[in-house]
Amino acid sequence: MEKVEVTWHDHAVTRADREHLNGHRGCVVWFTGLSGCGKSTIANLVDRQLHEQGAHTFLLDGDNVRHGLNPSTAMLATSHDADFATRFGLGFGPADREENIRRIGAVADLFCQAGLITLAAFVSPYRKDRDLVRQRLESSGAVGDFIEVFVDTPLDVCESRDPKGLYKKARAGELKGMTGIDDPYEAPLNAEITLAGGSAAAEELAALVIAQLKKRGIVGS
Ligand SMILES: Nc1ncnc2c1ncn2[C@@H]1O[C@H](COP(=O)(O)OS(=O)(=O)O)[C@@H](OP(=O)(O)O)[C@H]1O
Ligand SMILES: Nc1ncnc2c1ncn2[C@@H]1O[C@H](COP(=O)(O)OP(=O)(O)O)[C@@H](O)[C@H]1O
Repeated sequence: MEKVEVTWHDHAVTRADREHLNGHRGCVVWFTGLSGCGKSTIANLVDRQLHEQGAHTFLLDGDNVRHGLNPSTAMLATSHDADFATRFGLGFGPADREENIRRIGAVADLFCQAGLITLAAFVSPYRKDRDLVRQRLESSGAVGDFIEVFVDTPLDVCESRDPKGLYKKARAGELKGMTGIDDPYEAPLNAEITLAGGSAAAEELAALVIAQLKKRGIVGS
């Protein structure tokens, strides 16, 4: 294995300095759940509401991050050679999902250190990968920096919504490895927040998240 010499440097402006300027703590609010469960809708509502209250936030969202930070091999092949695109492009196999979440976890950690209320909305189906992000956040910061939000919407509800037609394709055998169909979703065992995404309006669920952020002292009441 190639030895790489890298050294950690402390920053002149600390996380505490940035949080003081922002007027609130940084944290990562991590939405997980099946495709179509409502992650993106709820996270956007929370983001908009916090932003309007003057909080410093950013939303990392599944499909969007896969256009930039974590593109597919086919996307990378439009600007890089085939070897490079194959090496760094990500799909939906288990190792690709692991690397997707690992990279996003590292970015979310940086945003948290920048004092931002970082919202992350990813299927993130494997418990081990989410737990690794939690560990990363808790070791670079503190317990409480990672708030896991399980958007617990039954598969049949997600499938009936099917905004992108992915479940239909998966049922027809045209899409392999669809979470909930032929790839597992491992529900959180101890999420800080669980939302009944199939039986309450997105606005109500967003309000529950904001209430928890207030209760945890991340934003003022
Ligand atoms: N096989 C398979 N399984 C699940 N989802 C799939 C798949 N293929 C494509 N998509 C679309 O990609 C979005 C999920 O991307 P993520 O980066 O959140 O996935 S993961 O966390 O790496 O599992 C997901 O977005 P959301 O519907 O917003 O969750 C889907 O639109
Ligand atoms: N609580 C809810 N009740 C009813 N429909 C919802 C709810 N949350 C989201 N939706 C709808 O379900 C679809 C999928 O939501 P989305 O936020 O894109 O899910 P995800 O990001 O988890 O894939 C969208 O059409 C959205 O309007």
